[in-house]
Amino acid sequence: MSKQADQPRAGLSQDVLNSLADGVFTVDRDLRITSFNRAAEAITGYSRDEVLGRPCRSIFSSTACGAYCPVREALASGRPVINREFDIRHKNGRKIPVSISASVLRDADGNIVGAVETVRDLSGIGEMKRDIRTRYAFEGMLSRSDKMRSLFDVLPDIAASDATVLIQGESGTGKELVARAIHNLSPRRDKPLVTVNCGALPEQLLESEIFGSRRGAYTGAVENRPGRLEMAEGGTLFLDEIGDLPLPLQVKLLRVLENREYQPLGARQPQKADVRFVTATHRNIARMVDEGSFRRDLYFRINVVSLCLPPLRERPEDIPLLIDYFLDRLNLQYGKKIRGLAPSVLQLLLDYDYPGNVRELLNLLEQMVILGRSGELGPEHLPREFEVRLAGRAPLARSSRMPDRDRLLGILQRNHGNRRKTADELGVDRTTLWRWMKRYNLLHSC
Ligand SMILES: Nc1ncnc2c1ncn2[C@@H]1O[C@H](COP(=O)(O)OP(=O)(O)OP(=O)(O)O)[C@@H](O)[C@H]1O
Repeated sequence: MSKQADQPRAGLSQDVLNSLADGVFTVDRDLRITSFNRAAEAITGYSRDEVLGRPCRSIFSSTACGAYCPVREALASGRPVINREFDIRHKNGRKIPVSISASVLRDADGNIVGAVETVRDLSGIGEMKRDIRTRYAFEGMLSRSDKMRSLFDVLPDIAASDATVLIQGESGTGKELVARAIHNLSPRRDKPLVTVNCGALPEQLLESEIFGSRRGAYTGAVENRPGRLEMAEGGTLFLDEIGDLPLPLQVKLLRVLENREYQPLGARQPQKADVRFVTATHRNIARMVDEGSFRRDLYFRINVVSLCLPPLRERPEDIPLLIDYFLDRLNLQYGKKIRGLAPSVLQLLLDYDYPGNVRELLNLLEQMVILGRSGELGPEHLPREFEVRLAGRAPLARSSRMPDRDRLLGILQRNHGNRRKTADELGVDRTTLWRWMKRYNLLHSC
């Protein structure tokens, strides 16, 4: 290879190139390699002498070669191509995941004379990620927060006991995942885990859904229908949104918890129930007891073991961990190669207060991944509603705690629906108040 080909152009000295941790090489307009730094030698297994003057395609045999070649794209458009993820082949045949960026090189007169490509080896990052994941993962949940980690620590013992559990926490904090973990860690793991959402059905339907019905129990009941309790026999019944259970059904459930037997609708004989109960609610159930909308005796029965999941805004250390985990999952799901978030977007997501908790973070990332292709997700990938939510974000929005629905409604009513006065009284800006009202479906009632 001629000495000339080894001269990096446009002021790139070989010493500077060799000092870089990323692989860097340059090509001329025919895509023949004109310089190759040490990191590129380490990543590809080829020495500089072996590659100089050869078409880069013959060295990299990458998934990027061909229509998606970043160098070709940069040469054609004159614009840089940033962080595209591909696999290249090491000289020994091993596949290596890399992130590639490319931009054109110009001579002193501004003419394009070739391109420079940087190659970052991602295989180490994969291992690091795996280590972090394993360290902070528990039964499909990820967390590095002390509160959550202490909860993970006690879950196996709680699961081993047959005690009834009440899981409390705002919507989207992972209550269902915890219920699942309790079942999976319990001696009942080979029997079914059956879920009932107590807020999803009107009272009568809910009653037959949980307790089942016998033929002739009501008009149209032409056959015996097993209830969820029966389906969960030997296993676990997860009563989600237990705070929404109507009072008459609370009495019925109390009897099951006390006597381990129940009566399906229209049945003459009680039926035995060998079921473990796990319950969850996002409501302040102790207050409901004080207000008389939830039976105190049932509360004591379900509250044998009580777990409380902190909202995401109280464990910001989980946000980057979850982002990373969800991005990998979403990349697989949508066949994308998103590497991460631009620092400005990450900062926004770290500062946000997540009224919808982990579910909201997941939904947000899903919308962004759908809009993106590869490389980093930037502000342009943020969905419009999120920008609207951020628009009025005052510094206090993060620290202010959302009141429960009844308290918010009470303050609004006292202020005759005046949002400015209500926001002032709560110490938040009007956008935060609007968001809370929207969440509680109060926008049209006040
Ligand atoms: N610690 C976590 N690690 C990974 N994923 C999580 C974690 N917490 C929650 N998620 C995910 O967030 C979403 C919401 O979780 P989940 O349904 O368990 O919340 P929830 O508290 O039961 O919500 P709701 O009260 O609205 O029913 C799910 O997709 C769940 O997989």
